[in-house]
Amino acid sequence: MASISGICSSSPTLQKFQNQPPALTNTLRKEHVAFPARRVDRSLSLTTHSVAREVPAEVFDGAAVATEKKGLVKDPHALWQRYVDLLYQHKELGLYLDVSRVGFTEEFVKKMESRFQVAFRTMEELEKGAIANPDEGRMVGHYWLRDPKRAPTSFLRTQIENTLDAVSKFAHDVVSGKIKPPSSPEGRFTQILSVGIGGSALGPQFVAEALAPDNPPLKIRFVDNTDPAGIDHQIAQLGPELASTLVIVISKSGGTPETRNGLLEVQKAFREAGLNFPKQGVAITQENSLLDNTARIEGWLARFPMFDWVGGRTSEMSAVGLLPAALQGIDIREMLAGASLMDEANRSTVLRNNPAALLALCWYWATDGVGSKDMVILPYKDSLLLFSRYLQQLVMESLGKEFDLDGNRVNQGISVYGNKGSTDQHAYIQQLREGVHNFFVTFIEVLRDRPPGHDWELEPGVTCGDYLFGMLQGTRSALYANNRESITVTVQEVTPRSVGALIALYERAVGIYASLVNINAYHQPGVEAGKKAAGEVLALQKRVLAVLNEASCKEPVEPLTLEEVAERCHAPEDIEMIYKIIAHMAANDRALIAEGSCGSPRSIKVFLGECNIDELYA
Ligand SMILES: O=P(O)(O)OC[C@H]1O[C@H](O)[C@H](O)[C@@H](O)[C@@H]1O
Repeated sequence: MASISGICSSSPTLQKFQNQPPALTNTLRKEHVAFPARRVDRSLSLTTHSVAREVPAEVFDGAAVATEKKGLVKDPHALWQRYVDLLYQHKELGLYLDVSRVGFTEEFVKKMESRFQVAFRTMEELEKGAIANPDEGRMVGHYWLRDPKRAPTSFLRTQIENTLDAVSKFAHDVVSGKIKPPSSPEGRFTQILSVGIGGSALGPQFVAEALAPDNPPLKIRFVDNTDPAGIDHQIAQLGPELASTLVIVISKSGGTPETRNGLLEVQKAFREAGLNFPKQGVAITQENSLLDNTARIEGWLARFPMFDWVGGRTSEMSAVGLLPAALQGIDIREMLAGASLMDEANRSTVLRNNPAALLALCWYWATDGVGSKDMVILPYKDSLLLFSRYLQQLVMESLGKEFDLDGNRVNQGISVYGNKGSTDQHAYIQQLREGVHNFFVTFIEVLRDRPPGHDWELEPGVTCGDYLFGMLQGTRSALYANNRESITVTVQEVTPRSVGALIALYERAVGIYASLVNINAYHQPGVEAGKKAAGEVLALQKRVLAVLNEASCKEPVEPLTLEEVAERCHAPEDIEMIYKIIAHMAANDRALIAEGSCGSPRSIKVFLGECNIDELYA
């Protein structure tokens, strides 16, 4: 068995805890012990041979690597050895990755080695500017955002650097009051209203929840849907502070319907409050998009570019995430630094030294490379509450694809859900512990419970944080005892640097995993289909309204049956959708159900209220 070299065992403190995992030892000693970031000569070792070997130009058959699942290691001593042997530690970030509770075998790792080498080379080409998103003919450049010199051209490098400088300067000028709203009692901006959806919301939401200080210079809230009641709620909560609200409208495409609706609703609220929206509006979008042109023509306060080589779900390190974060007083340079350090670690072509590759290895093993199990994300830290929701888009929109790169129908993906611990132990962890075994867990552990000097023992020798720690460890052990596998990602505390590193870790793991299963992680064809279908429903609604309006303008008013409406819309096959459209309109007082025709949908007769065709198409 390997010896653990590098941990000095002279200090009595250490000897007492000789067998403690390095993380605990480091914490106990309150200093970084020279724990070997890389170990050599291990018995249970992941494949460590160099990349010098020419990687076979393998054509993937897309099938999972056939590996029978042996029983999990249960002997405590063997498990401890597995833990130590497999523990990945990024000393500078203080980030550890424990994959010992995932049962992959050395045989499996050896089988996967050549695929990983191809994945590493694919990622290297991607970072050099290859068209890594072939379906849309685009480069994939989110890694360049935190290391601009890696961008393939000086033009792109300059764009990245200039945008970062512009974001930093604008945020500084707003927070300092140099840029202020035209008419607000506070004399400065105090609120941010972010209007965006998907990747134009989830990253900023996750980071705000994780990193915003208790009293940020500007407090952020989100309109991330086309729910009128939700929009009304946000505007009502702003109240008179609408006058000191900076509205940031985020849309890479500049044409997403939900975002456009949110903008129109917010602009209506500004008009009704007698406020001048353009003086409080900021747009973050691709240059010359509909949104960009609107903001330019209307003279909005500021516009920041999004780039076609940054996907929505990987845009947190672009102006999309950096501007809202900076306005909340979050150190965006530290976020970028954490991501950059993690990126560098993930460029290793030695699997066991590459944390993103280790994650991808675990995902492939646990889900047989076909998504056979769900990924449960369990941060034991309130501030990381939205990490699972952020990863839902990053993982599922990247991996959830019908076809692979060779055109085979694979229906790939890994489902993601989660919330936070220990809260979820009082919700669904009962099923995880004993129920259907259709998942693997990723614990996110944060070692620092409270800032130094703020801890408090609620009973002798025990703090609240000890309970949280104990609940995590207890749940991890209880799941493993029942053969439920888990990964643990440990950070010292939640900081801009560790959050940046976590984002980078998962962005890269998704990219590597996509290579392993031979799919394009960077497009989202299914979303376009959904947008198209929604458009068809709205088009049908307009036809229904026209038919009802015409019938309602007759004297006497002529209530129509559903069949008559469908016939007059020339859409008899859409009668059910027509019924649903009418039911929704009636619930909102925009259509009237004739007396006595309630009950079965077959019986209703409907006509319009007091409205004419001009209002319909105003
Ligand atoms: O930023 P936008 O262009 O408005 O797009 C917002 C979202 O729209 C779609 O749902 C895409 O699939 C997402 O990846 C994107 O984040």
